[in-house]
Amino acid sequence: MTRPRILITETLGQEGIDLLREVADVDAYDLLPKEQLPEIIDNYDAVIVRSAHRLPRETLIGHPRLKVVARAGSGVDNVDLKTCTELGIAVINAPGANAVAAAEQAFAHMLAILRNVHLGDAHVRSGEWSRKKFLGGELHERRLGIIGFGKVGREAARIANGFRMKVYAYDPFVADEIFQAHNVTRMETLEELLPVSDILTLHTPKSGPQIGLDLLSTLPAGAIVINVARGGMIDEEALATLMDTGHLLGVGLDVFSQEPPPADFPLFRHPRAVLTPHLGGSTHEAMTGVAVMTAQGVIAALQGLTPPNIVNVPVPPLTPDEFGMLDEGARIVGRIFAQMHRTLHAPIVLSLKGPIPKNALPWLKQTVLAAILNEQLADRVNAVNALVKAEEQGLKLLVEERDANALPTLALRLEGHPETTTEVSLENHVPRLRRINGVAVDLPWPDIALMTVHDDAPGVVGKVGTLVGQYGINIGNLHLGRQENNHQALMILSLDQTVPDDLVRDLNQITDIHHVFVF
Ligand SMILES: NC(=O)c1ccc[n+]([C@@H]2O[C@H](COP(=O)([O-])OP(=O)(O)OC[C@H]3O[C@@H](n4cnc5c(N)ncnc54)[C@H](O)[C@@H]3O)[C@@H](O)[C@H]2O)c1
Ligand SMILES: O=C(O)CC[C@@H](O)C(=O)O
Repeated sequence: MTRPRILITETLGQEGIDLLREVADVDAYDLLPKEQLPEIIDNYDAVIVRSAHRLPRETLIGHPRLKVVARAGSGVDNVDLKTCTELGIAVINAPGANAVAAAEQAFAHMLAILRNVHLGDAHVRSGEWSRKKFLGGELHERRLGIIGFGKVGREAARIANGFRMKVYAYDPFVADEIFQAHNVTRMETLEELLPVSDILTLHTPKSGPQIGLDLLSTLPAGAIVINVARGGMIDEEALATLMDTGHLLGVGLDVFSQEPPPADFPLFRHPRAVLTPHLGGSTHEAMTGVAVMTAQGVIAALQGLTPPNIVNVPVPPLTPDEFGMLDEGARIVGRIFAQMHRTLHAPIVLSLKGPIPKNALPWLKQTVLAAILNEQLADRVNAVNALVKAEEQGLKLLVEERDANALPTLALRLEGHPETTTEVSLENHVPRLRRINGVAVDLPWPDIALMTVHDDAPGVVGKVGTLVGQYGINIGNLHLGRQENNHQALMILSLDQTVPDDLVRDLNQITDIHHVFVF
């Protein structure tokens, strides 16, 4: 197999590059000129960007080789997710890997403003020494208002508690217990939060609230506003206006509606606006964490796996063991079922037994659908685009949950046709085939399997064994089963080597054999 090619468009931590180079040929740029990305993207299996590049639809389409797009960071607002999902391109990010760095950056801005760090520094360098010009304020006892109580927002709360601030937060999508656990007072609306925020700090994705002059005017006089999340969500003109009037003491921005900001950026005129060039994730520690998490996700996605940091598949919060087991079981049951039923004219029923967590269902459904459709379509199908492809095919997958106390089992059948059931159980970390096309079997599922459906007559097993031996292929295990209704039998062989096409052709020439399947 040829090694995949990976393009890195902006500086990535060396630890991540080293991991990628173990499995792929990597072209790494400190900053690829923006106009070059669309020209060269066609040559790569995976592309890793940070914040300087955008990946809109027109850059993503028409590159069959491209399988993975990664954002080395948390926000994926510069990637067209919908297009990636439609094309089966896995989108990877590094959630949380730079959350501490971003939260600390917010506090760097707060302290710089409150203690005049940047102004004092310039003052001393100019040869002056006046202390009364730079009387500051303390974080201690000040009220911090956090918008967006996710990974960065919670880190900010932890730091604020250390400074003994009073912490308030607004995030309608987070449970009460999380606020309580962080010693934070929950606010129900922005209208409630802003008037009690001596310092307001924003930590939502770009899809979060837009905050304009009206709302900002409700901040207490002398307030400070910090944005290290995404540019333009807090109206920059409005911030400058409130600095002009003296309503705000300071503004700290790490992100801008246009990066870099234009020469006439309104806050340039205010010395108490502390502005940094999108440095929130730029610490050695965060760069390493982001690079490693991104590289691991890209490598797994290139191998067709579903890493926990894939953005466009609803990965459930399971342990790696639980996840791996269900993932393997879902792929096996889908693949076998689809091979047995090439035309799927009725809805398919996915029947679940045992302790399979509810929050795993959306992902499980997508993984099973992908395994089925992969056997049928020439296009790339994976858990990313399985729903889109299933809809295109008019394929319906119904889910039924049965005995929760049974062994964990995944089964597929055509609705109304129990004789089509393929079932895989997942006990003891080994997927076992329990039923195939309605016939009870019991074998640990091998990496390579050959199955024949033949007349239930003497001599067939011997003929198959001899032929497989003539091809120099070792049989690890052999399993027989009977289809009582039509006097047919099936035989499944676990093999030590892959099955050549010629062997399949020769097996098909044995008169008693009706079908040969290779898994
Ligand atoms: N400056 C940087 O270099 C830097 C570094 C890291 C993260 N970031 C940015 O910081 C932001 C937060 O990152 P994160 O990792 O904490 O993300 P996250 O997904 O963990 O948390 C975001 C939170 O915002 C909440 N939210 C969404 N819409 C909201 C709304 N309308 N009102 C209130 N809350 C809302 C969500 O419920 C979630 O809890 C993102 O925009 C990310 O891109 C910037
Ligand atoms: O350092 C970067 O690339 C920016 C990171 C940040 O914007 C993120 O979303 O994680």
